[in-house]
This record gives sequence, C-alpha cells and structure tokens, in this order.
Amino acid sequence: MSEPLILDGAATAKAIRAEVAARATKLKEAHGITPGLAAVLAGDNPASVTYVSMKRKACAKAGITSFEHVFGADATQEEVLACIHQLNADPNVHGILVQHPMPKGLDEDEILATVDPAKDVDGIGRASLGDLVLGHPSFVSCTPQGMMTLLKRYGIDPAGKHAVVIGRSVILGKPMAIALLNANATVTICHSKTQNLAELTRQADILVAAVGRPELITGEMLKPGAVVLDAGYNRVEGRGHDVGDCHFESCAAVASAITPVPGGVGPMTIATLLEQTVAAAERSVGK
Ligand SMILES: Nc1nc2c(c(=O)[nH]1)N[C@@H](CN(C=O)c1ccc(C(=O)N[C@@H](CCC(=O)O)C(=O)O)cc1)CN2
Repeated sequence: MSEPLILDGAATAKAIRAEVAARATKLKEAHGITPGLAAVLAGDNPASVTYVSMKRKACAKAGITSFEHVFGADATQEEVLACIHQLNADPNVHGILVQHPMPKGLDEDEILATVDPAKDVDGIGRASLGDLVLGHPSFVSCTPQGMMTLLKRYGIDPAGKHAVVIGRSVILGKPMAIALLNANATVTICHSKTQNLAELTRQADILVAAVGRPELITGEMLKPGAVVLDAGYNRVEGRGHDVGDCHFESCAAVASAITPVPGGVGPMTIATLLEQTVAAAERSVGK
C-alpha cells in the first residue's frame, strides 16, 4: 500500500479559523456586534480545564468574546441551571458550551436541555440532536461536524460507502452515525457489547473510532484502502501527547487516508465551535 493521505485537521482548522475571523470582523463592521461564546465548566477535571482554556485562546484569535462560568465540583444543579438561564437571556452571548463531562452530582442532560437551542453551538442539547435526526438544519456536535467538514474539504463523499462508527456516546458516536447517514452512507454502530468487532471494522470503507480506548484499532482490523477518522483523545501516562483510538503506524500502513492524533480531529472540534458561534451571531441579526 502506498503512503496514505494525511487528513490534516490542524491545517484545515487554521483555514476555518481565518474564515471565522473574517466573518466576525464583517459582523462588527456591518452590525456593531461581536460574537460571544460562554463556557460553563464545573469541577476540576484537568482535561476539561485545558480544553476550556484552548477554546478561550481560539476565541481571542478569531475576534470572539469569551465568557467563563466556573463552578466547583460541589456545585448544585440549581446554581448551574440559574447560570444557563442568565446566559440564555444575555444578548452579548450568542453561543453557550457546557464542558463535558460534568461532575457526577449534576444532571448534565437537564443542563444541556436548558440551553436555548439558538445558542446551542456545541450541538448536544435535545433539540439540536432531534433536528439532526430529523435532517433539519441544526448545530451539530462539534467533533462529528468537524469530521464531516474534514471529509468534505478532502473531497471524500460518504454516499454509498459503508461507514463503521465505533462508540455510541451522545457527543461523538451517535451524532457521527446520524451525520454519515444524512450524507447517504450505510452505517454500522459498534459498542462495548459488539461481538466480533474486527469482522465489522474490516467491512468499513470509512472507519470512525470514537470509543476512548487508546490504540484499540490496529491495521489488521482494517479493510485495505479504508478512510480512518480517529476521534480518540486519550491521556496516557508516559506519552507526551494525547493518544488516539487507532494505532497510527499500523493503520496508516493499510488506510488510504487517516487523521493523526494530535493534529487531526481535535483541532477541527474547536474550529467547528467557533464556526457555529459566528453562525449563531449572524442569525441573531437575521443573516
Ligand atoms: N462540551 C463539549 N465537551 C467536550 C467536547 C466537545 O466538543 N464539547 N469534546 C471533547 C474534548 N474537546 C473539547 O471539548 C477537545 C478535545 C481535543 C482537542 C484537541 O484539539 N486536541 C489536540 C491535542 C491537544 C493536546 O494534546 O494538548 C489534537 O488532537 O491535536 C480539542 C477539544 C470532550 N468534551
């Protein structure tokens, strides 16, 4: 097999962030508004703290104002819901993101369902997920939408292909499977109770790994020429960077195209969040 095409999420995200910045400037000039994104973080999960900080920095570079609401791990449901209601009513906030996962004592589903769907730029509230299933225009969960954008920008059309999605989380696996279905792929979803995983992954023209298990997928589990999208972001002790769900070297030896970790799907997540925030701000002025 020849060298695979590297689906360069870092470079693609950079281009998207420049487009977002231009749209933010235009909004400011034409309507006097600056897009605003509010992040709600509860608890002290170090990865979540890092991701919120990455989002803050990306907003600053794109001309988006960021607001942060940080709660301790002992925050009550009522406190967080009151914050969401306040953000829903704030005209300077066009997008709200609730950093996942919330601490155990909080009902994340209810918190997400309280976000105004017009501001659900993270795309994981009930209304947004419902719209995705119904095929209505909606904000889509940022990682799946980022992967769909990556496929599009590299000219890879899922129509008629067999896509196998490993993982069924609300944030990744389920919305990715629906997005691929909406793009006319034939979709199989695998999860922890799936029997004979490798038998199914070997049938995939497009394989999406979104399971949170470092290097679970190896080259021998792939069909030669498969397109591999690795949405894993596992922290593994002794490795200086996040580790994907796919074993990169063995998968790259078989795949026709593959996302690296880091530098693949991760940067597309944040670029999509910015893109959906600026879109929410544009909609607020009727654009
Ligand atoms: N409310 C949300 N919570 C979570 C989401 C989400 O989209 N919305 N996704 C993940 C984590 N995440 C953003 O929150 C995220 C993960 C990874 C990256 C990223 O760019 N990773 C880099 C590597 C970074 C590093 O090693 O320092 C990469 O892959 O190149 C961005 C965002 C869970 N929670």
